Amino acid sequence: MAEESLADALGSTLGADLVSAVDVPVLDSAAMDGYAVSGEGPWAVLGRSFAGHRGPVARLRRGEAVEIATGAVVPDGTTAVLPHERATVSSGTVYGGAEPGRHVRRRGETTAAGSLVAHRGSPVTPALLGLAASLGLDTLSVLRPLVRVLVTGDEVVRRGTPRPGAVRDAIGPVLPGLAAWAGGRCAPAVPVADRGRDLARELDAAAGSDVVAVCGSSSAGPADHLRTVLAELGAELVVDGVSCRPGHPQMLAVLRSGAVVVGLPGNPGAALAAALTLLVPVLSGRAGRRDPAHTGGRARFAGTTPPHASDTRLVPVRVSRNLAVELPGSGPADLSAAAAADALAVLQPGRAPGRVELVELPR
Ligand SMILES: Nc1nc2c(c(=O)[nH]1)N[C@H]1C(S)=C(S)[C@@H](COP(=O)(O)OP(=O)(O)OC[C@H]3O[C@@H](n4cnc5c(N)ncnc54)[C@H](O)[C@@H]3O)O[C@H]1N2
Ligand code: MOO
Repeated sequence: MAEESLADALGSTLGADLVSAVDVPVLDSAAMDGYAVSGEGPWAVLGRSFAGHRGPVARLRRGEAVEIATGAVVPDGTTAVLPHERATVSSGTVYGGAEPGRHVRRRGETTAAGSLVAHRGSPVTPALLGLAASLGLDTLSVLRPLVRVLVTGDEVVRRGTPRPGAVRDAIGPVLPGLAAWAGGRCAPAVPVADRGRDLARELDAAAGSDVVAVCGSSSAGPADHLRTVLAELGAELVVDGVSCRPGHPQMLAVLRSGAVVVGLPGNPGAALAAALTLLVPVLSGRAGRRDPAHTGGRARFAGTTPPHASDTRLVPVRVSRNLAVELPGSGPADLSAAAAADALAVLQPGRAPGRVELVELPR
């Protein structure tokens, strides 16, 4: 848990119940521009009271009034505020009908000191920041798990048009948005060469974070060192492949430090599927909030991709009313469909897809 300024806390998760230490308003105040009055009218107007300034009198007696602005503290003895629209003024006297108690915000009426205003686990939204400020807070105790991103591959470049044989990193740019959506945040991605000892060094350096996302190196090739290195580091392999297309080589392990390593396949479409399957649930769980990808939404599948014989298939779809319409361009290395999709439709193995589960994508 960390203490973050209100300016920084947006998108994090409340790490502790938010309990007001103060009454809001802190004193009885006017809820309308008009006249603070005492008792029955007419009332003699004693002066003006502006929000943030001391008024002309501390106490009103029956038959007295002060002109008052919304938000200004009402003098003791105020029985109502008479709005300008309902008041007539003549020669320093105000006339009108003021219902007792009307348009006065009583001390603590909005929020009483000691009241619970937001639960631990609530997402820190713009409105929650305003609420915290209204209670006089400058910082919040928040959860925001940190993801270190390691991008493996000698062929992977991070800027410009790749030369022949090279490929532009298309996974690193996906992860910060996914992590933020799940209540976490990514440190800037670190490139790692296809050498076991380089990967071991970077994994070790990242072991103090909550989660490490390793992009690529998840498969069985000569340059795929992740499994070997995890074994050398004494990590516990919890998920070693998922029966899912794309994304089957994905994995999840726990380092001795407790950091969770999520192995994302190198093909970007597969990495996205794996990030939704493993990274987002781990992060939202660590942040103490709901998994935004797995909300239980369902729709009727409208597409031509057949189910896989033995694995679950994840197909990018645009969801319209009750229909999940398959989008073109969804190979494991292709993000065109996913870029336009609302969700991935879950096609169960060997079964004609009817109403299917949806794995949501951030929009
Ligand atoms: N013998 C087998 N080979 C492969 C299998 C298998 O089961 N047995 N699975 C295939 C599948 S499916 C995938 S997905 C990939 C996973 O490979 P890795 O995670 O080991 O990743 P790499 O081999 O490094 O790269 C695969 C592919 O993706 C490109 N790549 C890598 N990183 C990035 C990146 N950050 N941005 C864009 N593209 C990236 C890389 O150049 C390769 O083309 O393994 C299959 N092979
Ligand atoms: O993870 Mo691979 O197809 O599953 O690209």
